[in-house]
Amino acid sequence: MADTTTYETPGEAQFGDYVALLKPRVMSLVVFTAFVGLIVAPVHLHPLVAFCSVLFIAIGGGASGALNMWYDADIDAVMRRTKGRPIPSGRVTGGEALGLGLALSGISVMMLGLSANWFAAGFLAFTIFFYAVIYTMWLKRSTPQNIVIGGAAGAFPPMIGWACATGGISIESLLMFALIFFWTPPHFWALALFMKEDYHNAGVPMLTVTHGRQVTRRHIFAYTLVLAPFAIWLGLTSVGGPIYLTAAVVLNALFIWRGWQVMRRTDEQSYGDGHKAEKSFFKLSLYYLFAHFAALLIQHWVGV
Ligand code: HEM
Ligand SMILES: CC(C)=CCC/C(C)=C/CC/C(C)=C/COP(=O)(O)OP(=O)(O)O
Repeated sequence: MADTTTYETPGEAQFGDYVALLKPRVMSLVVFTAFVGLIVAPVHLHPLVAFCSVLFIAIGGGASGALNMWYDADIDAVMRRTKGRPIPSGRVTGGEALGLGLALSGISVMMLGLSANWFAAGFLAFTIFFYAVIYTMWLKRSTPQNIVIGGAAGAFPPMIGWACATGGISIESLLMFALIFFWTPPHFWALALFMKEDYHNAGVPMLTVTHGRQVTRRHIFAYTLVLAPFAIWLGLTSVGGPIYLTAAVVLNALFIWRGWQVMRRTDEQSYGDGHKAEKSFFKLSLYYLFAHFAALLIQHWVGV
């Protein structure tokens, strides 16, 4: 919650600290999915309009990251993974992050409306609102289903990309949404398996904290099973084809198999080897999503 905690001695803010507020590493994959949604859509945009659209989605995504860091500064100050962030480390004030987040949100939405269309701009505004308010301010601190519902925010970007090109929604864009939506729980809970103490100390009701690791492991595996049909179904629509389908079948078989292995592990095994399988499953989740969207892109460009 913003911002009553005492943080470390303030240091000088550098440009990199303001960039860090935008969560650039996470947002790179978010923006890539938006880019693919825009490119595979059946309407061909002028390259300049396409470039501007992706740029403003990226700025909007970054803005939502800054709002998240503003509100979550108290939690971030407690967790090992996040205590070096610009606000808890005292280099940037909460007010600066809030100001940057609000300013970039306004600019990105307005500019997307002017350069693409107002439907896409409204969608971007809703996504920023969903991540900053629904997920960060409400769900994250109140329910172990926080990331299941909140994951919708991260799943909207390819739909925004598609909307930039077409001005609307389609079965293809809904399936891209479903792919990310059902991918988010295994992606995040794998991380939570080896960060449980952090969330516990910060009082965040992640599934690992409220229901334990074994329940979380079963949930991860269940979601890999739910996810696969949507990934394959996407390949049977107008944006799919043999390249995408081959990639999807291989990636989902691998994801299910590795999810099964994670589920079969005990806490003793996990602590015994430093959460090796859980860490590698988290890494695989990143490749999994990137590879699906890269396959869509290749499918689109090769066109077989
Ligand atoms: C509510 C949904 C999500 C939650 C709770 C979540 C949670 C997390 C967390 C806590 C991390 C570690 C971040 C760090 O230390 O910087 C992470 C890493 C990452 N996430 Fe997610 N994530 C979600 C959705 C997404 C989505 C939708 C994408 C992209 C489409 C994504 C892409 C990434 C990437 C690329 C990383 C690795 C960043 C790095 O290399 O440091 N995440 N995620
Ligand atoms: C275009 C647009 C507005 C995109 C938004 C995309 C979006 C919602 C991405 C979610 C990614 C993310 C880092 C969740 C982290 O959860 P957390 O905030 O609990 O993680 P933390 O503990 O690292 O802060």
